[in-house]
Amino acid sequence: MTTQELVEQIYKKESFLCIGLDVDLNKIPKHLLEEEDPIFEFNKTIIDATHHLAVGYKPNIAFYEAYGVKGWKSLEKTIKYINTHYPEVFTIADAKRGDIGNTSTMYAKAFFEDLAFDSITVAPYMGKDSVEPFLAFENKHTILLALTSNQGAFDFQTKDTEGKELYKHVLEISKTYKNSENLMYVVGATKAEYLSDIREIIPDSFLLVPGVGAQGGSLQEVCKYGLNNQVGLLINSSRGIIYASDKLDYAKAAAKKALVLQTEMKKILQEGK
Ligand SMILES: O=c1ccn([C@@H]2O[C@H](COP(=O)(O)O)[C@@H](O)[C@H]2O)c(=O)[nH]1
Repeated sequence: MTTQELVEQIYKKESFLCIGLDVDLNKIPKHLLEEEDPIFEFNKTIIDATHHLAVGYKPNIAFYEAYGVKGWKSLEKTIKYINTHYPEVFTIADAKRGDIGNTSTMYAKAFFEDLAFDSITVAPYMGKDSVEPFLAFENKHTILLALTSNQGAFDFQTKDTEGKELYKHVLEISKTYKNSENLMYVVGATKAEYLSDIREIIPDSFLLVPGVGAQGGSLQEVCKYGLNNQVGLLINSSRGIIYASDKLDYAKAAAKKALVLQTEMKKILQEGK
């Protein structure tokens, strides 16, 4: 999917919501455990109930790898289901990969070609030759971890390094990479106060913003400093939406939570016009 197509979807749905599909078998409704593939059944029902309110879905790959081959099959079925039934939706493999060049190429093939995701999250720590193999794929997006939502972000990312915080080096240096137009960045909603500095360095890039909901980040704060003239934000909520209920009504409850965020987003978009 091109960035332009993503922007069109945002205005069409009046939403920049991304729903995280972080499926934990201990948290989904018990009756689903009798199904042959509980993870896929759960995802399918959530997607069917929320696709009109969200522009993206983000399965976190750890939640599938944790269940071995079965989990990987559920992931494969989920991405195929989205791509077949809702091809307008932007898909993110939250895999946080990145390695020496030939290995990164294999990661990129796995997620962009075999699974056909639109994007993947990548750790910047190994530098240019670990990131550029992902950027080589046309109309695919590499979402670089810039300033993450967790407390540990302060261990390295905000440390002063040659006169500026390390995450600023990540933003500035990655802009010089080949095919850098395919870059997006992860910035945690819990780090909203950094967004005006971030926007000075990367005014036009899309940001994937996790941390609204269960981690306590504020949509309003993120939008105040993070919006750009193409919206430029994908706000992710996982647990806050998909685990709204553990009863039979779970999909309806998830849609209700998604609607609350989408309604706020719609208002923000209308105010920005
Ligand atoms: O900085 C980061 C990067 C990734 N994540 C991931 O996003 C979701 C957030 O889930 P919630 O349940 O909405 O808290 C999850 O998959 C994380 O691994 C992040 O939180 N922060």
